[in-house]
Amino acid sequence: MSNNLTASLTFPEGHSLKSLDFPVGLFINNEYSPASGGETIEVRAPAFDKVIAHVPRGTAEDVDRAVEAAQKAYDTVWGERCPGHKRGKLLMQLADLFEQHVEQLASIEALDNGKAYNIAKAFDVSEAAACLRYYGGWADKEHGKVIEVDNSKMAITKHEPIGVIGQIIPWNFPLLMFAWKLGPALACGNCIVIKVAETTPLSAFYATQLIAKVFPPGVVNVVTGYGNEVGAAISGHMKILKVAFTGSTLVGRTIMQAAAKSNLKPVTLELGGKSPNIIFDDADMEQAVSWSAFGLFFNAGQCCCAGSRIFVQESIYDEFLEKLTAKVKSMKVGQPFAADSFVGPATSKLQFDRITAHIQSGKDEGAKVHVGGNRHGDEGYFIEPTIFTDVTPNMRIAQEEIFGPVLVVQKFKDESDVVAKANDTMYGLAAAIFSRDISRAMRIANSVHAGTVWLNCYNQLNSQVPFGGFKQSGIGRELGSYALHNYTAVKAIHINLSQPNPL
Ligand SMILES: NC(=O)C1=CN([C@@H]2O[C@H](COP(=O)(O)OP(=O)(O)OC[C@H]3O[C@@H](n4cnc5c(N)ncnc54)[C@H](O)[C@@H]3O)[C@@H](O)[C@H]2O)C=CC1
Ligand code: BAL
Repeated sequence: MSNNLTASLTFPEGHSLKSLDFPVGLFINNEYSPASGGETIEVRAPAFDKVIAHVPRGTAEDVDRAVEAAQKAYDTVWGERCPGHKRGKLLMQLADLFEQHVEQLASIEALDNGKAYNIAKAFDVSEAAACLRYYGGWADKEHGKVIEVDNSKMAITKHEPIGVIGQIIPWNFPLLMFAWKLGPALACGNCIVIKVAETTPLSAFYATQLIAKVFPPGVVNVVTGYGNEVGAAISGHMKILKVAFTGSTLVGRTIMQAAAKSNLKPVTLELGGKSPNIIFDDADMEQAVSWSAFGLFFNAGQCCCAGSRIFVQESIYDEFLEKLTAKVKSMKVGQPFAADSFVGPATSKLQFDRITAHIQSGKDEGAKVHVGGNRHGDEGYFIEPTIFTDVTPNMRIAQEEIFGPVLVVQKFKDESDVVAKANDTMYGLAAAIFSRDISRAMRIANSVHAGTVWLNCYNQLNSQVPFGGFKQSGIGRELGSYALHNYTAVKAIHINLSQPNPL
């Protein structure tokens, strides 16, 4: 047990930052405090398997305290009391601060999550800033309509903030998911109680210092802790009026149940996937190979939209597989602070065990390990980039989300064959199609069950473009103007101009 509220990180020799100290207490009312139970959770660096910090193990009581702070801010300084243009300005200030602190934030992300520092800098932090800035732009543009019913009556709609919002995020893109949640909720005038993942809480804690420079106390509150404690307290809270979650389909279901059993709060869920990546025989081969490797091995396969099932048309299967194999073997698996690393470790021991269990199931069920299939090195939670072939659709590796550097490559005959195969999962998050024939690519795009379809590319996520799943991949959309609908309550006001009283 420890009540020390500071993280003191040291970075490997040769890195531009030597060390970093910052607060890690529960962030409530722009102040830091220990958990009410006084307990902490160990945070480990997955590339080195070392304890790097301790953060508070929050409780339901701490969530109550955070909700109270958020409600007070909502009733006094935020919501409709703070005009949209001012909320937008503050979001843009936070975006600027993220950019000014890119080195610190990316270094923390690399140590805490294990992803390559260079990628964290160029992608995670810069996209997080871009997302906050994008929603800063929306803050004074989200408004209702005038509805002219007839000459005697009109109505207006107002898009009001909802109030206190609960948010729960995972560990694969810790800072980026933080920004995806904060941006639209704050732009619309809500106050937030957010739980960051217990395995990767540090970049959000660093960011709280920046939040405290910009936002009034209570507008954003960060409570760390376990899912079945803090997460459950958020999703079942009677005064939290909406909950947004990113994570597993299993937990998404639990959150919906908790919301239904408490105050029927609306729920948005961004869940798992088993996304098909379809390569037709007329595709640009080099491009298809390169995007496909990126589509799965980016972030060590720990992406909800990872292209984990590749379907290759029979006539080009051998050539594609040979080129993909060479590409995958050329990717550097390594420490996050090495300049050329691309594939990092699994983010936790638990995730490492889950991935290796999936690899074992593939072997046991008779699939062929074409590349990899083992642990990489003996320090940290690295796994060799792995390709399975000779896979049948009923195998676990073809159906279940692995969330690691494990790819399944299968053949297909023609359009109808591949559409049936692509849609044969409970998920519907993303899909990609590689073809030079735009008519064919669009036919398939219209037929796959997926919330996002990429044509001749993969893993493109932009703040302006909505993202979310069909089927058991989720409910609602994040990003773009669509995300604003999650965070506003529409009020219709009827105005009588000359309509006579009916009695
Ligand atoms: N859609 C996505 O981006 C993600 C999907 N996943 C999928 O989930 C699998 C399991 O990973 P986990 O970390 O165990 O995911 P998870 O769904 O358990 O964790 C995500 C977040 O939910 C919280 N949580 C856990 N139990 C909860 C509960 N009962 N009530 C409220 N919140 C709760 C966690 O503390 C964390 O903050 C992965 O292998 C992957 O398939 C995981 C992370 C992100
Ligand atoms: N959860 C959104 C981004 C991703 O996991 O790919």
